[in-house]
Amino acid sequence: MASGGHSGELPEVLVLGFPWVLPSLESQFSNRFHFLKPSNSDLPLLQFLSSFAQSARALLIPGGGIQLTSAILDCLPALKLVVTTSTGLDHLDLPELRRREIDIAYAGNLFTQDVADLAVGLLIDVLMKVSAGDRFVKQGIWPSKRKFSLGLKLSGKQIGIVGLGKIGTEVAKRLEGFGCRISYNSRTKKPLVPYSYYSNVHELAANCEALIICCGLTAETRHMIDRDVMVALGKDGVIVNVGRGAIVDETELVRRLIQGELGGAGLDVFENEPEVPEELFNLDNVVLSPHVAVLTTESMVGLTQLVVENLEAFFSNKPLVTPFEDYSS
Ligand SMILES: O=CC(=O)O
Repeated sequence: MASGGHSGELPEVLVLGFPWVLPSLESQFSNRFHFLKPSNSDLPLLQFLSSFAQSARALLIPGGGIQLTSAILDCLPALKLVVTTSTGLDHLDLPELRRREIDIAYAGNLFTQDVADLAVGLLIDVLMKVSAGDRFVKQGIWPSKRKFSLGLKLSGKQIGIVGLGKIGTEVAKRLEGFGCRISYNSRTKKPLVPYSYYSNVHELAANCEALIICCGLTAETRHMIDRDVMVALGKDGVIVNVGRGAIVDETELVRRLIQGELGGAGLDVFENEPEVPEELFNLDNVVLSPHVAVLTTESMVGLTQLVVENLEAFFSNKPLVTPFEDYSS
């Protein structure tokens, strides 16, 4: 049976998404907030919202686990705050939220280091065949075959960063430490950055041996890494994606990897998660990871804290801790 009633005078927080991302939120903070969860009800979502969430002023979206449509927003007339736990905001309609004067709090900088670390990890894995070597040993192939195909050096590689925001900048710093030469593509040239700038991702690809995709998904970046960019990168080129799957034309990526028209790929994100093209499963030059770049124990502890701080700030009319303000992206 659905229950949307208030619990005493606690501020009400509607929760839509993947609550497992914040496992300790309810156990630790149900004395501070009343969490209203349609997932506990048998009612269809919109019916639940229209019946029980009319007074909800705050919405929490753990794990970016729902596309926040106008149909949902229409059921939430009192909504003034969306707290989402991700860095990427492609599940939110930013112009629509601004039009409705609904504020956004997000993960801000919380995951930057983890995502940059995984990007470099995936690149090293693809080039130096860590996962492929692991399979070679664990599947008992080593004694019979002995020969393992050659890897590639990371040191000295020309790396192109797509999106030199906070995550891209951290990836660049790490790769500088490995002796890589860095160039980048961004909406604008960064004034104080020593790396070569290409205003066009196609030209960046033509001048690099690997591309690391660190930007967010927007109408402009959807399928930005298309056939032409992959052709420019060349048949030995490597693509690492820690941004969003749909930034890459996945069908084209898979086709080129199977045909040997691309050197390899390290992917933490996919176009239709959790669906991953099975054709990639047997390719040793492809490393797959289930969108886990941000999922470290330490970051999740920080995230719970950040969510609570943002909710407390909102309910006591104080400035949000990590407001999202850059509506231009
Ligand atoms: O993908 C994870 C995030 O956007 O935080």
